[in-house]
Amino acid sequence: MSLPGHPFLHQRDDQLWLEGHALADLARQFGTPLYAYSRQAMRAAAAGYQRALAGRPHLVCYAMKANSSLAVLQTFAEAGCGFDIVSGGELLRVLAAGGRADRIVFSGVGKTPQEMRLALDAGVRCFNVESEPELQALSDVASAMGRRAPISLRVNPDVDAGTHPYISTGLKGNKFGVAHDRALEVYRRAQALPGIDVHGIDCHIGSQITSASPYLDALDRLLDLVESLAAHGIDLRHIDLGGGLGITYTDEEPPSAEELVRQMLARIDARGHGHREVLVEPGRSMVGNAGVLLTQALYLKPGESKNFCIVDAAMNDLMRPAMYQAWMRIEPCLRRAGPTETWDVVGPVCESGDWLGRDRAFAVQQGDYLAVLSAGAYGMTMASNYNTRPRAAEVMVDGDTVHLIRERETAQSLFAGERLIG
Ligand SMILES: Cc1ncc(COP(=O)(O)O)c(C=O)c1O
Ligand SMILES: N[C@@H](CCCC[NH3+])C(=O)O
Repeated sequence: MSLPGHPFLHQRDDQLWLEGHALADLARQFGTPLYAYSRQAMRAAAAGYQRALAGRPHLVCYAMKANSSLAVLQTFAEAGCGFDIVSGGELLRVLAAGGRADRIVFSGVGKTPQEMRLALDAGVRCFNVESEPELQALSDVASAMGRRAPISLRVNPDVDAGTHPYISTGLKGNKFGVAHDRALEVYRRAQALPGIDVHGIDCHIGSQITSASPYLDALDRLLDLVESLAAHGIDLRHIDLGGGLGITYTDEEPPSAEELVRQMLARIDARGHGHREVLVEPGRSMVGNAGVLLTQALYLKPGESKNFCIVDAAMNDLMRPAMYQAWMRIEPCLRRAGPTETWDVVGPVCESGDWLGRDRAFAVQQGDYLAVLSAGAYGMTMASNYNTRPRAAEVMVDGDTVHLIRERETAQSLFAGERLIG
């Protein structure tokens, strides 16, 4: 039986299985902490977006900040996806994974001139420009190279996506995008700049959004602008709807990608914009529930007010609980019979904020393996080396095969670039 919201994760014979692989076996074979991903889950996620957009010009630009491991990027490149990037480093990763530059959109509020040159040289599809000074800087860089940079303006629609304040991005008080009220003027300025070619418009209102309504509100505001721009002779080729669709961590029931995109396309068509190319930038919904973080219970420490299950994964491996108080489901890889107790699942890092889950009920013994679910997005990409902890290894299962896609770091490699003085 698959777990709700996790079509590629099954509970069978008291064990958890990813595609056909027992998670406990993966943990034993490759060691812990270990990220394990399902390639079929990623392919299915890409196919969902592509099906919804089929029959019209479109591009699914996977927001690689969610998970930028080369084999993950390779999987999406092979599925025909483009990429949403936010740094020169991400650009180099896409190219190393075999992704096409002409399918890349470059977002982010602080692109440096060096990153702009790199992206222009590579031939990215579009720069999603987030401010007026950035527009000027991009025009200057492109002109100096004898080029024109293709751009879209990221418009801040001032819509509340109803998500965690740290991951809301489409409100006036957020640092992202050009204010809706200024957009028309900024587009007119962009038209006049020598190094700029106006291509489209984009918006991205936040992350882990679980209903369609904020998307439709933002889309309406975007289409109002597209229409005013057309009235001023600026005819945009594409509309980029951003990303942000949520996944099931606990009991959320977000619309499927297909359902969400269909609703948005219906609005686009109804307002007479069906001829324009549609781009989307999903991250979490492409990879979140394709991955788990496997960890081993090192020590059990029952206490007066709390029981601690100390595991070998920590906040440096998975930041989301410590950073956003995010609730992530934790399950034993092999379910034990017997009484359950309530545990705080904590890591070895020297911070009280170093926990993966609080007040979780299960039966566990020292040495058991646990799986933190929904860890495919914003897990490995946000991992750090705090406490000089090497980052975890990663495996990708694909049918019968298990690929080791990233080796565990060694502690020595972490300080290899440092120098003693004198
Ligand atoms: C510009 C942009 N596009 C796409 C995404 C992907 O968001 P999500 O992972 O929530 O789909 C983000 C991150 O929130 C973003 O900042
Ligand atoms: N890192 C966040 C999402 C950030 C989205 C990036 N714009 C999370 O784990 O939920």
